[in-house]
Amino acid sequence: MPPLNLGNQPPKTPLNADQAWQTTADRAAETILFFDFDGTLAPVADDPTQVQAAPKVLAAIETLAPVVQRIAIVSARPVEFLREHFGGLTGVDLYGLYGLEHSHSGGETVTEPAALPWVPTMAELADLARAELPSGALVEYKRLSVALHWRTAPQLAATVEEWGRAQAERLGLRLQVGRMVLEIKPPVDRDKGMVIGELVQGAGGAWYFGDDVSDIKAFAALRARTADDPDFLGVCVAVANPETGAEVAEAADLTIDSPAALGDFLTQATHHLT
Ligand SMILES: O=P(O)(O)OC[C@H]1O[C@H](O[C@H]2O[C@H](CO)[C@@H](O)[C@H](O)[C@H]2O)[C@H](O)[C@@H](O)[C@@H]1O
Repeated sequence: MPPLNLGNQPPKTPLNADQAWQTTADRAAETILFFDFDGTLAPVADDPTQVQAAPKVLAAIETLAPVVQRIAIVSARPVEFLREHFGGLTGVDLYGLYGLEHSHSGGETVTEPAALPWVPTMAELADLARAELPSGALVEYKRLSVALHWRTAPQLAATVEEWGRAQAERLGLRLQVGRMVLEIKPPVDRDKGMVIGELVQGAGGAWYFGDDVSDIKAFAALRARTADDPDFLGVCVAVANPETGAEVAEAADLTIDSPAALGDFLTQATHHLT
């Protein structure tokens, strides 16, 4: 394998992406491509219901899916939401709600059993948030989590965070911060790092593309797999943004400018891999 100088190994040198794709091409059938959704495959929008994958992204994923071992979308969104965007693509696995739900290649949605007793608590929490938070805050109910957004009312950040933290403490729930959002989740051990750590066990390589702090756990899972097996090729790619971009880029091997630029990058990858 060519020396790629991956990760935060000092001295950190820029990753040669063409070289990494070429190495991937030699082991494509053993390679997994993981993608976060919001801010990575889809540009951020004020209204979370109105997002769409960036141009070229879906076509590139459709081309790559039969070539690699697996493509997986690993997101904080529910699987049913992801299905609306990727359901037409065969060979794409969906991991929703940080892995509390999954669906393999168009199959039924499977929910982590330990999370199910928390559905009523989450529904009540969403109702309470709508009743108590100022109207500028956006409450997104996702069956097994509640996301509290302040993108369109940044002046409410502290109020919303304080309210969310107090409710999580009162109800014994967990928190995940994100881009102008605080997510409240059941106390179940499941995150993007755990999902990736399990899926890469039998793989020869994996790429993970993400933009938010929850994606750093996924990067760490690839680092851990590489530490166990130096022949494993793990590539961590950040997608730039003004909120979490610096922290995520610091943990990544390379940074791509935007979801639109990722569409171009993946299209380039299809030329290496097909
Ligand atoms: O794991 P992801 O797929 O990246 O999901 C993380 C959060 O994404 C969504 O919120 C973010 O995107 C919204 C739409 O562009 C934007 O309005 C918001 O400010 C961002 O935080 C989603 O709505 C959340 O539920 C996810 O937790």
